[in-house]
Amino acid sequence: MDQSKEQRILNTVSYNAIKGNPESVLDCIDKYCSKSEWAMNVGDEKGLILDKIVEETNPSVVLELGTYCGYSAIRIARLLKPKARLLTIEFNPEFASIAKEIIEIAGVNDKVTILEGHSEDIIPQLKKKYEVEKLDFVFLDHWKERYAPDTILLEECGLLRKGSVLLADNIIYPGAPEFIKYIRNNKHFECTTFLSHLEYMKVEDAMEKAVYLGPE
Ligand SMILES: Cn1ncc2cc([C@H](O)c3cccc(CNC(=O)c4cc(-c5ccc(F)cc5)cc(O)c4O)c3)ccc21
Ligand SMILES: [Mg+2]
Repeated sequence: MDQSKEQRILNTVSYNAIKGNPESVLDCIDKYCSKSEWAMNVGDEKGLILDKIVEETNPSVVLELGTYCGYSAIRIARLLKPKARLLTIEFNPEFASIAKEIIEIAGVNDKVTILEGHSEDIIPQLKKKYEVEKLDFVFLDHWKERYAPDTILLEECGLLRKGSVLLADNIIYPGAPEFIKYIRNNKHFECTTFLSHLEYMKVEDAMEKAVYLGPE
């Protein structure tokens, strides 16, 4: 059976990237996906916005929803301080296994744990099973209709604290209208929109940053 696009991305990283060098893995994926096959990585343009917000937040515990090939997990993990860690949830076993290999090639596997399953099943386990107290940073990049329900679930599970930062990809394209409706009129969140473009395309897209203000 012929290979998947994600397998081809792993091949090009394995062949061309410098082992242990996260920047070279990111560049390799961006080159391949802009020249050969488009793929839904956050990409280099929105990636720079992600970098800045991660650096400003300097998080100790990060949750990512939607690992895919591990591009944004590597992007975030490479900026984390020594003891900090990133948990990333992926339900698709092929994506999870490819992401694991790409994350190892990047050399950030000591900071990253891939949790296999659906976000709605794993989020309620984070405190007891994965010893998470509070989340400092959450990157939402999974199914767009799950952004709002999973944000509510994070609150309900007591995983957000005053100042927790949520960053959501694709709020223009493909769009996450229910999430935007929920988060922007919500007095518990302070929102900012970062205009950019869809990865590797001239199409407009944006990311939404939402800072949790606390339960009161
Ligand atoms: C519940 N749960 N828990 C964990 C978990 C993990 C996943 C997977 O990682 C997964 C699989 C398929 C799709 C996504 C969402 N991503 C997108 O749909 C997307 C699309 C485009 C785009 C843009 C233009 C196009 F023409 C086509 C697609 C650009 C983007 O940046 C995207 O993020 C995520 C799914 C549900 C999950
Ligand atoms: Mg995305």
